[in-house]
Amino acid sequence: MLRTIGLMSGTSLDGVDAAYLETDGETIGRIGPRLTLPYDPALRRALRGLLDRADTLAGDDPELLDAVKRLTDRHGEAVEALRLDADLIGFHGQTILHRPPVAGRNFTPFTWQVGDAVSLAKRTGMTVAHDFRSADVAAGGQGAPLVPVFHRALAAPLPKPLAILNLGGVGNVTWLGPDGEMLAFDTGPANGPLDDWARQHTGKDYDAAGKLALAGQADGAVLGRLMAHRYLTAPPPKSLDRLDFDRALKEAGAAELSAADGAATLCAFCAVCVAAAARLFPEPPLQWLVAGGGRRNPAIMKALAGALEEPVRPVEVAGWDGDALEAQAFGLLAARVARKMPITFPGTTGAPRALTGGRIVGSLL
Ligand SMILES: Nc1ncnc2c1ncn2[C@@H]1O[C@H](COP(=O)(O)OP(=O)(O)OP(=O)(O)O)[C@@H](O)[C@H]1O
Ligand SMILES: CC(=O)N[C@H]1[C@@H]2OC[C@@H](O2)[C@@H](O)[C@@H]1O[C@H](C)C(=O)O
Repeated sequence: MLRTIGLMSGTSLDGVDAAYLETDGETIGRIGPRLTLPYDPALRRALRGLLDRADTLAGDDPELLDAVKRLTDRHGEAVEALRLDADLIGFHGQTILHRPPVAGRNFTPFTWQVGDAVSLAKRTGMTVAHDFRSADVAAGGQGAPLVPVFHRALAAPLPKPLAILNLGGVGNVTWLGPDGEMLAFDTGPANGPLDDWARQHTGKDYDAAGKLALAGQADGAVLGRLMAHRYLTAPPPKSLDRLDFDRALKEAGAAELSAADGAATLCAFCAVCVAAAARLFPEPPLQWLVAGGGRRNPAIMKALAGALEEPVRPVEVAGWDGDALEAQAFGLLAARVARKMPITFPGTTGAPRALTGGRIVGSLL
């Protein structure tokens, strides 16, 4: 078993999650502590600014370099705050742009995670695995989602078929079949547009406990227009950039809704996207286990319960920590990178075959 620390900075831009995990890349040993170090408002704003202009951003842009330094420092602080020795760090970095291949469209796919793996390795004295997505994209895959192989390891003892849903800025689902099959893809927007909406209408970073959404009604007309988006019925593989639905939301007239109705509509749309995802599964799951910050939003959980046929519950019912799964996943993925085991698969990213990926900084194990 390797002693790993996984680090994930998600699309919500709220902070870095760090988690300790012992794993051989295939199975899960001891699960250790986890923590989140939030980003200060200035770093959040800087990262959001980079996301907004990522299409035209140069690699040596001074604001980019400054934000990467601060982001990497915060990751170093997160490792130090765990106060544990590890053999290996899995460092995802921050996605600022994700342009995966789209069927029928001709462009050069690209995915961009920022973070300075060399300085993180120097600071911590540990070996760092990073750049988990680009080899998959170069080979024609989506470069996302990457967590399914971890979900499969974690869910090994549970009855199948099973659906594990992560509701971060973007939603992603892993369907696990009885014989180890994995089908995974991004479902649609989750908390991302809702956070933007809450910030605009309440000045808060998110709609805590779904208070705003629960005070409103989903707007049928706006929801109907959003439901016609072709992403929902497109067959997997598929994945999203954090900002991919912004235009569709504007065109559907979401901006004209009241603060409460807009929030309710965004929660309902998150659930509608998950229900659309379920129609793409080979067979219905026995249950849905929900991870990520969205499971703390009762408006989203209520909308999901209404939209899905099967029981929907937070991953805590399986004894897992729904705030830790992504960081833990990057610990397992780091172990797989170090051991040259595949990290992406035809059923997860649409890779042409099971593919290795990621890069290592520091001494190989
Ligand atoms: N108490 C709460 N009430 C409502 N929403 C919450 C609560 N706690 C967290 N959230 C939502 O969860 C979001 C953070 O979720 P999470 O940390 O899973 O996202 P992420 O890891 O950054 O994103 P991704 O998985 O897309 O990379 C917040 O931005 C907020 O919208
Ligand atoms: C490109 C990118 O960073 N995608 C994230 C994002 O956040 C959720 C969803 O979209 C998922 O596809 C992915 O993260 C997780 C960790 C993954 O790759 O499995």
